[in-house]
Amino acid sequence: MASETAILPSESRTFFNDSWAKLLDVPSEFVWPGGGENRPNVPELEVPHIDLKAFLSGDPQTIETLCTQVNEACKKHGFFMIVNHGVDADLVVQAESLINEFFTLPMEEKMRAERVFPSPWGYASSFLGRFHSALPWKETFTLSYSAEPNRRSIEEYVDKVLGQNYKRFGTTFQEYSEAMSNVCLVLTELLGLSLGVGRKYFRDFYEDNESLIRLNYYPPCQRPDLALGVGPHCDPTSLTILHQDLVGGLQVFVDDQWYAVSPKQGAFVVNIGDTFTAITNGVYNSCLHRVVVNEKVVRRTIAFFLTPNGKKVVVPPKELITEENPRRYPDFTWATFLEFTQKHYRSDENTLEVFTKLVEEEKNQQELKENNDAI
Ligand SMILES: C=C1C[C@]23C[C@H]1CC[C@H]2[C@]1(C)CCC[C@@](C)(C(=O)O)[C@H]1[C@@H]3C(=O)O
Ligand SMILES: O=C(O)CCC(=O)C(=O)O
Ligand SMILES: [Fe+2]
Repeated sequence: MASETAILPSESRTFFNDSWAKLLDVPSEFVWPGGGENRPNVPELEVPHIDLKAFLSGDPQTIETLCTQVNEACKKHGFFMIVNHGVDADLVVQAESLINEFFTLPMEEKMRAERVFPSPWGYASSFLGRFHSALPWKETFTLSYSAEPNRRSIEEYVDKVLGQNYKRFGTTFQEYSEAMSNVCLVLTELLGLSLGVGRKYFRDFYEDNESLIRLNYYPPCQRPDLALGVGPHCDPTSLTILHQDLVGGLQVFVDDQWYAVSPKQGAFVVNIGDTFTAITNGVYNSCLHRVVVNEKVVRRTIAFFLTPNGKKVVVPPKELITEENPRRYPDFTWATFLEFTQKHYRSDENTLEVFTKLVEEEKNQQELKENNDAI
């Protein structure tokens, strides 16, 4: 589905200023293809629960077992859960309650942090002004995290756009993101070992990550068979660590069927993104997933998207480029891939393939030009 950038019809803007709950039906902009199916009742996806404390214990047998579990999951669907991750439970409770505090503010207050397209940061309500059909039934607030020492980019941004009254908001999501970045770096070591490339390759690549954190707010919807919180997509990013409240709604498409990944108190969901597919030369796969909504309650989630420093070139370790599995994706930077998803293409299940073709075409054009210039 190519992105459409037409500005919403003026009446749609009025719609967004209404409270979602008053809507007794779903405006056509929010109806997704394939609507009407019985979305919520799908089977549970069996995913391994990876104990990070056990991984950090260093016991070789434990590590080998965890690597086998991760390898199997990431080759099949790219989803697993992590438990005993060490993230302070109070910080998670605080972060989740702040989602409610922010998204229940009056629209004019939220619009003070409006996401100005094509920047990915800020508050957005169904991508006002970005797409005009198959709109997601959600509001989001996306923030940029930098692992650069002594940078407190989230606090700085929140202070700049929302001011001193939001200090707790800025500090909480700064600390939450730091905790997520640290968990991601542990995961990069586990993923490296599970692929037989050692702890360092991926860890070094993501050490100075510049990641995204996104607060998702999914209001109740009177027609959960027609609308979707997020449409079917693969995350273009590297790794996603998802905190979800206890409502449920995340679904993953495996073996031609939708499966639920239900919330588990104290656990985070982890999934592989397109950029990690590329850096593993397609050995691990990002997986199609979506979010279904419900008629009764708000659902709130926090997605931390690990993404590398935008200037670094995504190249798989040499061990993963073999005769049986030659290089599958071109060199690219995350900055280029992010721009592609923000300006040219609405992320779906084909984002990486379409982006790869574009990069290769541009490379061929460049080579042709250089050859002509050389004549
Ligand atoms: C780099 C990103 C683009 C999106 C936010 C992050 C990672 C996930 C992407 C997204 C959620 C995938 C589904 C479509 C999308 C447009 C959305 O529904 O929000 C995507 C995000 C985006 O482009 O803003
Ligand atoms: O909120 C969720 O459950 C998942 C959201 C998601 O997939 C995304 O934002 O990429
Ligand atoms: Fe996603």
